[in-house]
Amino acid sequence: MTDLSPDSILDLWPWPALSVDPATDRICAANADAARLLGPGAVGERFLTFLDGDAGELVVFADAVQHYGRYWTREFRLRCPGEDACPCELTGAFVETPDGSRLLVALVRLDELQARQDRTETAVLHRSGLLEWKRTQTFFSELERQNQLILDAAGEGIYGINADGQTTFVNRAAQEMLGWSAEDLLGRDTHAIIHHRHLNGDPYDHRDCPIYHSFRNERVSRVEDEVFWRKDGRPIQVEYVSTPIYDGQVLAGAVVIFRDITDRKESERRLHEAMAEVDALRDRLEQENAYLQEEISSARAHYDVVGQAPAIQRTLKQVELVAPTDANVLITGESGTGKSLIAAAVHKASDRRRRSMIRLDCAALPENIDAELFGQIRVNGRGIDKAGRLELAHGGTLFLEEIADLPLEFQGRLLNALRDQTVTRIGDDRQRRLNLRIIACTSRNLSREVMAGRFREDLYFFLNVFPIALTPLRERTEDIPLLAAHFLRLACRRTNRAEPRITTGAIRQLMSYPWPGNARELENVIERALIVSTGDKLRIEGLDAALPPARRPDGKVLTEQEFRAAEVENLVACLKLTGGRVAGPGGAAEMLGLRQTTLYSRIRKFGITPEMWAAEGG
Ligand SMILES: Nc1ncnc2c1ncn2[C@@H]1O[C@H](COP(=O)(O)OP(=O)(O)OP(=O)(O)O)[C@@H](O)[C@H]1O
Repeated sequence: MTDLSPDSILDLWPWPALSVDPATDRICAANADAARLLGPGAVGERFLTFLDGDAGELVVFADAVQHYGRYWTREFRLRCPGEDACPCELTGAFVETPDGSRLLVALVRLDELQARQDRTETAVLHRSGLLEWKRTQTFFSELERQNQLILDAAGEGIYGINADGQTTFVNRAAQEMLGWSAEDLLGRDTHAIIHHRHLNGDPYDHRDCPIYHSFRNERVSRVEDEVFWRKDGRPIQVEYVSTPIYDGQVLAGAVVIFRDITDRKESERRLHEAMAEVDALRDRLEQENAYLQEEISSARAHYDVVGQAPAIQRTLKQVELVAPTDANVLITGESGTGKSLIAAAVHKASDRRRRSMIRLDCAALPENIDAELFGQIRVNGRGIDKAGRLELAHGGTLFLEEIADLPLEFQGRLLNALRDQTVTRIGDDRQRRLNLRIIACTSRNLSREVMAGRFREDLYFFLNVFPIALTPLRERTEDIPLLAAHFLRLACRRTNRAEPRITTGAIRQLMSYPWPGNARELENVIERALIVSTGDKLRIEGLDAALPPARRPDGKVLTEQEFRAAEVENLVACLKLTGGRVAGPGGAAEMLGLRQTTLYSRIRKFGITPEMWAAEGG
């Protein structure tokens, strides 16, 4: 059983408490807390000595306790030994004991109460703060998780950098494209890891970097053709947008969104190359086509070489021998002896036959010889891109007709291009590779042209690797009947006419004529005869009248100067006869057995003007 005397109750009381004899105001007992508060010698002392108040107030308090059974007051301050008086709350109750009535007083220091109150409030605040913080944390981590999910789902590489250029986040696509993991990059200088060099190996100063500018100078940068360096050392071509990001008003860094465009760039490059190639091919094909059309319509192109004369047979053997090699061929022979025909035969029998034989008539060059030979490119929006004859002949054969007529100033340049097998179009700085086989021909004595200083010796040697000299028709008269029949057949086929007979008389007539114009002249004579022949026999007319006097073989040897003068005289005489008409049947070209272009070029070269033949005529 617990002893429930007032003194023992005091001991159980969890606050400092006393029992006071109200009659004497003496402290009868004090529990341990009260003894600690008031000092060990408090029992027996007057209660008032520990209170900062007068006896009257204490009597009022005791009366109130008496009256209400229990009462409390905060009117007193407690005087504890060694301390300043402190505010306190006294709660009193009366009890009757065998020793008389006692006033039980519980003492509570208000500062202690306040401290408890504060602690309680702090605890409450702390508890609610913790909860709030937890809620916020959950919210943010959920937000972050969602953001991360979104970032990771993005196909573009995304990374963030702070204002010091250090990586703050990096999404999965970025890690996959770069080969660098988040651990490799987070908190480190991104520029130094992935953006430190240009593609050509030059260092990339971070101050020049558009990403750096976006978080230093608050600038959105869009870049299309830079590289990021992968962990394995390989560059990837990227396009990126770098945008400054703000924390409130403060620039906090930048976010970079990038895409790997290596494949795209590679496809673009290939496409570009393919387009350029297609352009070049189309260009070449168009020009080749135009050229061939021209050839077909202008030339009476048939490549069958007719003739049984030993000279022709020897020529055919030479053709057979040289065709499969890539050796340059120089064909010489009088006008109309079949130089073009033999050149075509060499090309046709060569491995280059699948490609064209491109002709350049040096006796009839246009004004812009350079562009014609080497091609040109569009400069400052003027002119057109055009391949020259050399380029057109790439992979095939270049046939240089009447090479002796090529002006001296072009001979060196042509030789260089042919020897180096490269060509640079006028206005261009790109060298284009060539693969050409050269066949040249001339009706002049080229070594004599070299001696006279009109033709470069080095070009002569370059061209004259394999010479083929054609024999004039007058020295192989046995071929005249064959050729006449051949030309007649062609002309009839062309004009869709029945083939008239060639009488022996006509053959005799043809064989006794000296043929200064050679096979071409024979061809023209046959064509004219076909026009004038109405019956089934071919009528050959006016052979002698068409014979130019200066070419008649009279055994006299002419000097070069005399020969030129005679040539001019002959041309003028011929023009006089035709009334200045060069082309067409009965024109000067036909009469002389020359191609029209050759004749026009000679008229120009010798400076023959209409006044000359008109004056001679008048
Ligand atoms: N042996 C031949 N067989 C068949 N046709 C020939 C023969 N020789 C020449 N011809 C024909 O004669 C014409 C003139 O020949 P080609 O144009 O080849 O002579 P060329 O020597 O090149 O003349 P030019 O020096 O005036 O350019 C052509 O129509 C050609 O086909």
